[in-house]
Amino acid sequence: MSAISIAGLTKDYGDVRANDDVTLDVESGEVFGYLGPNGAGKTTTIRTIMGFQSPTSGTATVLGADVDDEGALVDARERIGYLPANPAFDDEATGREVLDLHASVKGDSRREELLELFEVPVDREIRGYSTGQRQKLGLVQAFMHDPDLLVMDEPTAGLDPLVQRTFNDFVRQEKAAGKTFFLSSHVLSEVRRVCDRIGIIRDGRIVEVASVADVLQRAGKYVRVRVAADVAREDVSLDGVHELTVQSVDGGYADLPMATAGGAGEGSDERDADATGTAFAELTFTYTGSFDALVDYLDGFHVLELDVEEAPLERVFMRFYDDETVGVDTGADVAGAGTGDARTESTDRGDDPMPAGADAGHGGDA
Ligand SMILES: Nc1ncnc2c1ncn2[C@@H]1O[C@H](COP(=O)(O)OP(=O)(O)OP(=O)(O)O)[C@@H](O)[C@H]1O
Repeated sequence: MSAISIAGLTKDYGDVRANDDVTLDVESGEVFGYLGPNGAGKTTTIRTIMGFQSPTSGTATVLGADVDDEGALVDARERIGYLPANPAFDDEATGREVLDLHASVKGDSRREELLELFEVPVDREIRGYSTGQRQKLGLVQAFMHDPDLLVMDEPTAGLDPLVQRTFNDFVRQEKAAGKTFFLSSHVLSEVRRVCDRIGIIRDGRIVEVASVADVLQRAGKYVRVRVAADVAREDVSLDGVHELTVQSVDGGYADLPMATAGGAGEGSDERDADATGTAFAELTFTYTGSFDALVDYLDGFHVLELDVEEAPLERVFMRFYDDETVGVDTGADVAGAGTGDARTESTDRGDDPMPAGADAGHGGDA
């Protein structure tokens, strides 16, 4: 059963279309990440499904309640924990007073456990709270009546890394207990740790809904291989290679930054090759093919070094966020890295499985 069901939701603020035909379902028991850049429309969707504003058109139900049916929604809200973006509290109240008020309306069966977990200075006036303390008070308030569904607008904003980890662990624990989450965020690398699926919104429209596992699989691996050969880009023929960058270096291998990383010992082939002026090439690419095929392909080379890593998810994310640039890799992290006559050739082979769009460059963090 869907905990949240949104169909054709459109919301206009005057001339601004903040949500445009948004359709998505959040299944009971899943953690769903709602991602998008600033101004994409995340808060608009969240405020609409919470019943704080009416859609211009379209429908939504939350825990079976139609968001246009105020009576049904009031009952549903008893089972929802809500954290707004930048939670606002009465500055003159203490944290305890805020929680007491919330308890009188919805209950507080988990207050003590949550206060221990998130360490909020509840006896202090909120005007003296730091940003992170306000956020933690908002989290305690959202969870303390033990709701079935959590709707949270950027729950980790303002939290330090330790508290973020506490929050993520808690989300996993609550999911295991059957809770459902709808979390918004800007940062894919953050929500991937806890989410089952993600929906990406841009300019008010949903551009992707996929499982995190699927996105990871489509992201492929980031491969960097150094071989004792002069390789031209057009020589590289292997299915599943994307955003290929080739750097050829005539000799001077021992001076290159990777030379010490791959175990090139004294008197090794590599140093011998260097001494004889043999050319080397460093290839970097995103790889979505099978490892067997990669190993077979590399068997045709004298491989000096090989790194295979998970492709940074932020690269995938940027393709959805930013359609200004086409999928051409600048190779900026490779070009000019070595000494000697370095030449870099870079291209996308055009068979990228991801949507057309930007490639943020290797290892780029959004
Ligand atoms: N009350 C409002 N009146 C007019 N325009 C609004 C209002 N609320 C939001 N907007 C506009 O609607 C669009 C979507 O805003 P929204 O707050 O939903 O985005 P968001 O994805 O939550 O952004 P952020 O990540 O920056 O919080 C933006 O262009 C915003 O300026």
